[in-house]
Amino acid sequence: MKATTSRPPQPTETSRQRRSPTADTSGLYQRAIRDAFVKLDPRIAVGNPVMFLVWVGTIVTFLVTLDPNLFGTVAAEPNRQRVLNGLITIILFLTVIFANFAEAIAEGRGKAQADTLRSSRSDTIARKVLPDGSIGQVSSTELRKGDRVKVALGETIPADGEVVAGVASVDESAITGESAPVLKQPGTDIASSVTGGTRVVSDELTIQITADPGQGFIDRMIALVEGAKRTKTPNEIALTVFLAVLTQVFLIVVATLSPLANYVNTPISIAILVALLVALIPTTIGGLLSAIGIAGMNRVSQFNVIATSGRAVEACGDVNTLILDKTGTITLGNRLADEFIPVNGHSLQEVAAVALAGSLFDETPEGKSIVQLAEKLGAKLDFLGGGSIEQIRDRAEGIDFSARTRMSGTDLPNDIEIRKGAIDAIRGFVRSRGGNIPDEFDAAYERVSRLGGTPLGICKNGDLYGVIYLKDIVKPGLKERFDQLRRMGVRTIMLTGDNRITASVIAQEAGVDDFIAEATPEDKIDVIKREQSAGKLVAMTGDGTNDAPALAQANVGVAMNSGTQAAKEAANMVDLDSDPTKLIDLVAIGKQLLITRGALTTFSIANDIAKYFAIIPTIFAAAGIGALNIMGLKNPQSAILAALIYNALIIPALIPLALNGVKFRPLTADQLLQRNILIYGLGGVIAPFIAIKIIDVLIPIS
Ligand SMILES: Nc1ncnc2c1ncn2[C@@H]1O[C@H](COP(=O)(O)OP(=O)(O)OP(=O)(O)O)[C@@H](O)[C@H]1O
Ligand SMILES: [K+]
Ligand SMILES: [Mg+2]
Repeated sequence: MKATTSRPPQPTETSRQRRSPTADTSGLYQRAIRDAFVKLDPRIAVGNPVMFLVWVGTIVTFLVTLDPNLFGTVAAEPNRQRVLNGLITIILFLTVIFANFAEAIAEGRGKAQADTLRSSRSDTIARKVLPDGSIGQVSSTELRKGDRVKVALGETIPADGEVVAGVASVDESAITGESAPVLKQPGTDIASSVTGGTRVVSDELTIQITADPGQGFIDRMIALVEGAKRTKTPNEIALTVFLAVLTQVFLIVVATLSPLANYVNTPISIAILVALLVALIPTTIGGLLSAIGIAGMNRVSQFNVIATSGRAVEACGDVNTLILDKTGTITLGNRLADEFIPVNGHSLQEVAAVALAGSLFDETPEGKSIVQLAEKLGAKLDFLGGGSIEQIRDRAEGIDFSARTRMSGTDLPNDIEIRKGAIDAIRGFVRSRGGNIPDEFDAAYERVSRLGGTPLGICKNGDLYGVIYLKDIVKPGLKERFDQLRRMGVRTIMLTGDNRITASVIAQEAGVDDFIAEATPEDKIDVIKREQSAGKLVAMTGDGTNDAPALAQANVGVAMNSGTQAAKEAANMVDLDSDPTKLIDLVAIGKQLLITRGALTTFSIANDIAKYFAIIPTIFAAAGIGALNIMGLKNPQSAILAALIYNALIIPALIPLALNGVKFRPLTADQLLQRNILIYGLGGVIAPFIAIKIIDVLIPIS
């Protein structure tokens, strides 16, 4: 995408290089120029009330160019009138074209990216698993939700889905631009979701399709970057209404000017009235408003984030609180069992054996890693009455892990209940079975927690066996990024189902402002609701199925691309890099969008003051109110043309600013507001005085 911007996207000084697929930008300008004319179609033009009025004005001035006396006799020198009206017509027409071009070029950048994406997604032949278990060849467009397909080494995954069998690495560079392959395997959470259009680069996967044709991730991405589904955001609608009202006020002012002028015996020609109207209405922001919004969405995708609505992008600019889950978001999340710590006089072998028995049905990566470690230590299941693992499995029943109970385990004959899970959950279970918690248990889990690991308690009924150490690593570079969020006025809160000590160690290492430990999915929603009822705008970053409700509740929900399909569907943004600090860039983009819109609105309205002083005196100059001509412009005709030329040229001059956004610094909203009122308000008054004076001197009209 970099090639399409005159300067790289720059919301924050430390923002990292994004690697979204590069777009082909050749023909971008030709297409935008063509589209600028297509948008003259009144059915399209009417969508922008301010510019539509300019377009209507252009037609009116064109008519009085053909016949200056069309709306009543004014012309003392018809030919001189004709030339002036003709010049006004040309300038007004260019004003409309410039505004259309601004929108077209913003859309064009998205379209170029969409074309690149589309070329990465071609119809493939899929190997579908048929009801009788055999394999049939079908086109990828025939696949429906619930179908199962097999995808082997070198083949393209035909549609979005969840891995149900097999382990393989997948090259996701088609969507993320990241060339390192990602390991995919079935499981309850991360690493099982795959995206259509990506390629299997080792082994074979069986995939259950989760999206109907045309509804996949890449399809949605294309629709979004193309702007096909772009609807105006509430802020944008409010501003459009405000601008339309302002336009109406000026329309009335200009209309009442005519009888007034007649009264003082200086009739004003219709072309001059139109010119005055166009100069006064907020054409600068009216012409650039939609380009600013589209550019905001584009900027988000340049940061490798897919946003499903412009509203979410804007909301990012107002976020006060960021809630992050720990595992998989702040930490890398591939928690693997590293050590068994026995308590209660049990031997290492005994702990390993009970841990193995308690994980026989656990399909989570954590569970599988416990089985691996136990087998490595040579754990035997003799205490379960003999037989092979298969036979034991047949006699037993798996208790699945849930984020609510924070435990999992195995029930066996003779009322043997093996449980492993979060420390407080296991404590509660042991006590409920009449067991005791020895002090050495606390010492063991605290040691693991201080290392930032996740300790799991393991017990057989009321007998506590020990602690399983699940190792996890904090993603690098988080601290500086969270510092930056703090400077923007965003508070970060980490939420985790883990115990307090682990939570506080990880919270400290990552540099979040606050944390909540031992949280259930319900707690996650409650925390968000509590913040929201205190008037805060909340963003949530998460990856798991258990995060989905919270992602939906938050004002801005950002799902990690490594996360589950459920999380991605509940969120209104997906981060292809699975980077929890990406919100910094999103906040910057959102703020930049709001500031850019505010700055250009301020600038546009401030401009009118200067244009007013340029034009009004000239109109009444003949009536002997020449003292009003404080700008000392040459003559009425030159003054009007200078004001209109400035009014037209300021639109293309501001296109780069509208597309790239005004410079953003991590400051609070109030500081930014003050800064921008000073620059764009004051600058907006001064700039046109100077520019109009220069143009007046340059144009050869006497
Ligand atoms: N397979 C499992 N079997 C038993 N207990 C588990 C298992 N996986 C996790 N746990 C325990 O349940 C707790 C909650 O797990 P969960 O993955 O919901 O939240 P988390 O570890 O806080 O991650 P996150 O921060 O992403 O919410 C974990 O901290 C751990 O103590
Ligand atoms: K204007
Ligand atoms: Mg998680």
